[in-house]
Amino acid sequence: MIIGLTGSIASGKSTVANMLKNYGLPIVDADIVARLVVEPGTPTLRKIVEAFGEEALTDEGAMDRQKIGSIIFNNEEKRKQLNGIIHPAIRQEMLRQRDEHFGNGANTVVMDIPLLFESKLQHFVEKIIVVSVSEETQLNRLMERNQLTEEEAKARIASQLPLSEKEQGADAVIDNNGTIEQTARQLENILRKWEVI
Ligand SMILES: CC(C)(COP(=O)(O)OP(=O)(O)OC[C@H]1O[C@@H](n2cnc3c(N)ncnc32)[C@H](O)[C@@H]1O)[C@@H](O)C(=O)NCCC(=O)NCCS
Ligand SMILES: Nc1ncnc2c1ncn2[C@@H]1O[C@H](COP(=O)(O)OP(=O)(O)OP(=O)(O)O)[C@@H](O)[C@H]1O
Repeated sequence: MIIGLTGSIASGKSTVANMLKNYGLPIVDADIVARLVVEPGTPTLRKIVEAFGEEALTDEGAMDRQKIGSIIFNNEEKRKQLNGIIHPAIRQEMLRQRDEHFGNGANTVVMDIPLLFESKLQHFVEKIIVVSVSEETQLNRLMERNQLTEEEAKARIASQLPLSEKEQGADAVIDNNGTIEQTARQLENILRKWEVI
C-alpha cells in the first residue's frame, strides 16, 4: 500500500511521519528530497541560479534557503517559477525511492508530501492521511518553531491550499490540535483499520 501523508505547513506531518517510522514503515520525505535535488553541483541548482541569479546562492555555493524563501512566499509568480524548476526533480527522486523500498520488500510505503494536493499528486498514492490543525494552533506552532513573525508565518500558510479543502480529499484526517498522545492514538486506529499494523 502507498500512503500519502500531507497537511499544511507546521500542521504536524513530520510528527506523524516519525510515528509511522516507529511502526517500521519506510518514509519518502518530499522536504528531504527537495534538499537533495538542489545540492551544490546538481542541474536543478544550476537552473535555479539561471532563474534567480547568483543571489540564490550562499557564499559556500549552496542554495540560500532564507533568501529563496523570502522571495517565493511573498511572490506567487516567483513561487510558480521555482516550483516549475524543482518539482520535476523532486517527483522523479521520490518515485525512485518509493520503487526502491518496494524492491527491498516493503509492503507499505509512506510518501510525506506537503504539497500533495497543490501539486495534484493524488495518483501517486492509494490512501491519503491529512494532518489537520486549527489556524491559531498552526500559526503559533509555526512562529515558535521557525522563529517567524506573524506576517511571515501567515505568508507561508497563505501559499498553500486551506486545510479544510485538503480534509475533503483525505481518506483519514488526524486532528493534531491535542496532545502528541491523542494524535498517536488516532494514527494507530487508522493503521489498524487499513490493516497496515
Ligand atoms: C522555499 C524553500 C527554499 C524554503 O526552505 P526552508 O528551509 O525555509 O523551508 P522547508 O524547506 O523546511 O519547507 C518548510 C515547509 O514550507 C512549505 N513549502 C516549501 N516549499 C513550498 C512551496 N513551493 N509552496 C508552498 N509551500 C512550500 C512546506 O509546507 C514545507 O514543508 C524550500 O521550502 C524549497 O526549496 N521549496 C521548494 C520545494 C518544494 O516545493 N518543497 C515542498 C515539497 S512538496
Ligand atoms: N500535537 C502537538 N502538540 C504540540 N506541539 C506539536 C504537536 N504536533 C506538532 N507539534 C510541533 O509543532 C511544530 C510543527 O510540527 P511538524 O514539524 O511536525 O509540522 P510539519 O507539518 O512537518 O511542518 P512543515 O510543513 O514545516 O514540515 C513542531 O515544532 C512540532 O514539534
